[in-house]
Amino acid sequence: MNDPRIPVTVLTGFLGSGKTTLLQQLMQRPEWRGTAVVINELGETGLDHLLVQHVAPHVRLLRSGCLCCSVREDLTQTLTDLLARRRRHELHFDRVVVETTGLADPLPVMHTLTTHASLVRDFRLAGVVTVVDAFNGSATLDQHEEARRQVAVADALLLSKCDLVQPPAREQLEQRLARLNPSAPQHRVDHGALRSEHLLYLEHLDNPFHAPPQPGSAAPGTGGWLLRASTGRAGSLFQRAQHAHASDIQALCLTVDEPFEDEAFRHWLSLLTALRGERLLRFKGLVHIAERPEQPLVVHAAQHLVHPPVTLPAWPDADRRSRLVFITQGMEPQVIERTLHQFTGARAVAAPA
Ligand SMILES: Nc1nc2c(ncn2[C@@H]2O[C@H](COP(=O)(O)OP(=O)(O)OP(=O)(O)O)[C@@H](O)[C@H]2O)c(=O)[nH]1
Repeated sequence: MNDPRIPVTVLTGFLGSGKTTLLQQLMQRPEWRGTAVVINELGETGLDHLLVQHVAPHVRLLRSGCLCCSVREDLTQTLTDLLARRRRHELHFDRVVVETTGLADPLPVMHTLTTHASLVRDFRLAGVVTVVDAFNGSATLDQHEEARRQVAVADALLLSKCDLVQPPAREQLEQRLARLNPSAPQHRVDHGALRSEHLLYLEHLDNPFHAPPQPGSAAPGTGGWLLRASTGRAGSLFQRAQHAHASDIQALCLTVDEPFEDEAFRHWLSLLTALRGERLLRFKGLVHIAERPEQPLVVHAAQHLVHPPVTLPAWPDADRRSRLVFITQGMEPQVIERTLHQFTGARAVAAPA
């Protein structure tokens, strides 16, 4: 493809599906080194950029809300700033990946990238990659319009957490995804790792000749949405999609000064997810554990699923407080703060979300 503009790939997928895990893997590969990463997180206390910055030096965080609703100007500004720094030779990158929040509708982001006058001169939308979590995917598609839209607009679908489900459940989900988006190729991604031919394909998302053959697929999905965006279909969908989030979805960000006892913290989280998992869409935490003060624990949960916590070798920044982020639906934030205090003794401070 002979387009000198900088390709921008939109990486989307529902809360906790594995987007950041994929980014961390991609950024460690030499071919992806020249990538600037823009991460949009819900809530004031962004954590993903801290976890990605050691592998992606050009990482930017969009804090001010959900990319699809309120921070499109932020995205424009961030890309413009990145470009200015590239022109001054302060940064070197030849590709941008924008990771949306798990609740984002990618269409407004695509719309911004394909229509904003100051962006289209220098950037082009290379494609949309949607990660679907095989464990929670079916229930998530049932319950969340955002998840269905993320699948519907994808140029490629990546199925994560296949290790946590039996093949028949995975196949059922694959068939459902194919019905929602017949033209998008589907690939499995294991803890962020993709087979190398699929990696190559992701690198050239905007070039159909790189699409690996898809048995039974009508056509490579690549570029289709870009084309439709420019002919207006995405535009009209975009009009309908604005502010589509359910109003009872909330982000709660807590910081805790005192270290947690490892067992008490894990016990509290396992009870919270067991009893309130369907309302706890997402939890992520960078946790100061009393037993290992120099090595914070990274903890993820999505609905009822708590992932095995990972101990980091060191703190990613100078802040030693625990930072806990919750995305809930129809759940009183007091339940979280009260039970956290009851089970661990912690006094949490809420940051504005
Ligand atoms: N078992 C298993 N766990 C995975 C896989 N991929 C990701 N995870 C885990 O899923 C959890 C959430 O992953 P993230 O990459 O943070 O998900 P995300 O989509 O960036 O989350 P949000 O930004 O909150 O929407 C982490 O604990 C990952 O280690 C996988 O293929 N298998």
